[in-house]
Amino acid sequence: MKQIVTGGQMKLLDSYTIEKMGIPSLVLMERAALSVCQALREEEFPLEKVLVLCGTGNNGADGVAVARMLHAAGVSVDICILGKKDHYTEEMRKQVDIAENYHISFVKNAVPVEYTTIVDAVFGVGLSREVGGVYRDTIEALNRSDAKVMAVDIPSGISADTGKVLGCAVKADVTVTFAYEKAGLLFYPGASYARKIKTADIGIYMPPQNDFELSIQSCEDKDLFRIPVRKPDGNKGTFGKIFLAAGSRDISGAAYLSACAALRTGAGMIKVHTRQENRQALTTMLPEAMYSFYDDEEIEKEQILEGLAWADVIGVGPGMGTGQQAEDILYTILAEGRKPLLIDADGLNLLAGRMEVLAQYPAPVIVTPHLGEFSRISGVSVEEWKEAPLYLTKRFAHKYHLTVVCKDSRTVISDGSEEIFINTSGNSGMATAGSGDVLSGILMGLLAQGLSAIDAASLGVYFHGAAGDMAAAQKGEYSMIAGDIITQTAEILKKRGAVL
Ligand SMILES: NC(=O)C1=CN([C@@H]2O[C@H](COP(=O)(O)OP(=O)(O)OC[C@H]3O[C@@H](n4cnc5c(N)ncnc54)[C@H](O)[C@@H]3O)[C@@H](O)[C@H]2O)[C@@H](O)CC1
Ligand SMILES: Nc1ncnc2c1ncn2[C@@H]1O[C@H](COP(=O)(O)OP(=O)(O)O)[C@@H](O)[C@H]1O
Ligand SMILES: [K+]
Repeated sequence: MKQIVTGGQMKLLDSYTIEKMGIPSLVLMERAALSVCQALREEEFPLEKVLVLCGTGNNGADGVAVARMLHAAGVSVDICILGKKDHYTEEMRKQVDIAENYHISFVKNAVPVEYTTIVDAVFGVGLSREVGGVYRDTIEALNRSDAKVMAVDIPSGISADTGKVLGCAVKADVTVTFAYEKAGLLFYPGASYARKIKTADIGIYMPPQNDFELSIQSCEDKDLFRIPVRKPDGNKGTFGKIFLAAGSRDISGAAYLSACAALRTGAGMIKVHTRQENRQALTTMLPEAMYSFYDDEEIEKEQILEGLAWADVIGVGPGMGTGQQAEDILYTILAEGRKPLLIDADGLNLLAGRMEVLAQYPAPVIVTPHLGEFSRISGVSVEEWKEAPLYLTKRFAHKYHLTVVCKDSRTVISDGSEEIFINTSGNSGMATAGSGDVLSGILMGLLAQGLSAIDAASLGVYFHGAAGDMAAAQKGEYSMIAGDIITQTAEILKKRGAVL
């Protein structure tokens, strides 16, 4: 698990390290600049003629220190400072004084096309408003040049909290970020502007007790080893029984993908409750599942109650439609279910405006809305969510006591506690019909094998994206389809099994 921070949190950590731990600011800065110089070499930047573009804050001060180190190593380097001298921070003033002692070249109006490498040290985590004026003109000229661009801490113009472009932003080839990745480097479009991210340890201290409102985490490959170990003497019951209400008249694809993904993730048994018309298609495509069917007349409440009593995990929603029957099934489950419940897709659309009905549910609930569905059930518009994705997801999860998986190119997962997750696996090939159904199946499969709601959700989303990345490597982002993600879950679990 990787710790991620907001811009504000990073500033608090900087101050704590300097003021409470006593490491001088300039020492941190020296390490920051050294790590940038090292990355320039490692990434084989063309250092024939280097421009370091600096702002007046400490990001600019980092830049001046980088220029000094390059100069000392014999590189031809110019420093261009945007902004007024009287806005310099104390560190910036000091760095400029040192650079002047070394007789480094300062230029007033840099012409980006004249350089082979540009180091962007205009704004870091201190960016606080839209970029305009000379800053904007210079950044736009930089983006038009062919120079290779290294961003210091974060590409200037990107919000460290949301990844939004504030007016305009530097398009980097490599970003060296200090201590922890900033949330804005993970969310799009920030992630595209940062391109390759390298995280440098510069000696920042994380106090064991902090009063952050959010502790932001991001799963990594090694977290996949938290998927429960298979018990060698286990039976079908050991690995969990799932009751899934899914599909509607002649719509069986979502039910199939979800049920198949749950079984492929390792669940012991699944029973799908669906419309009579899907009998032939589903029993042919997935004979491994059990089924109960209903027709035009009624939803077969007895069968639902039987399924709920039998199951360890309950799922509702994929491809179910929003008609009266779907509503009756959902409300029967909400009234009678006693086990962890996952609600997806149409199940969520049916809940819009009535979320408070979930308050009485006696076991954990996971909801998996994409942003459109999230907007419908929360009343938060997509634009609003993009302004504060972490805060708004947490607030919603907390309000309704849910584990929320807010699906997007960077899915955010929260159970309302201070720990919140941003997912970084996956690719645009997953924007294909049915990949959300595969996710719901994976999450049910992990719940069935005993993971808590938040572990199943955070790990399952990463697992789903990792399988999607393997599917893209095989079939390409254009051609991969949801079934390919299921195939690759098997490959990942095979590797997990092999390590035991
Ligand atoms: N000692 C420290 O505090 C350390 C700071 N570090 C660096 O310092 C950076 C943070 O430094 P600062 O907090 O000084 O902030 P920045 O250097 O990111 O920028 C803040 C400055 O830019 C101005 N500004 C903000 N938005 C603007 C806009 N749209 N147009 C024009 N001016 C704008 C602010 O008024 C302020 O003067 C980090 O990103 C990192 O690069 C690192 O060297 C590690 C140590
Ligand atoms: N560009 C992307 N990068 C990473 N993951 C993506 C991207 N686009 C979609 N996804 C993932 O694919 C899934 C799509 O789910 P959903 O929108 O419910 O699709 P469907 O309803 O067609 O099954 C989500 O898990 C989402 O996070
Ligand atoms: K920068």
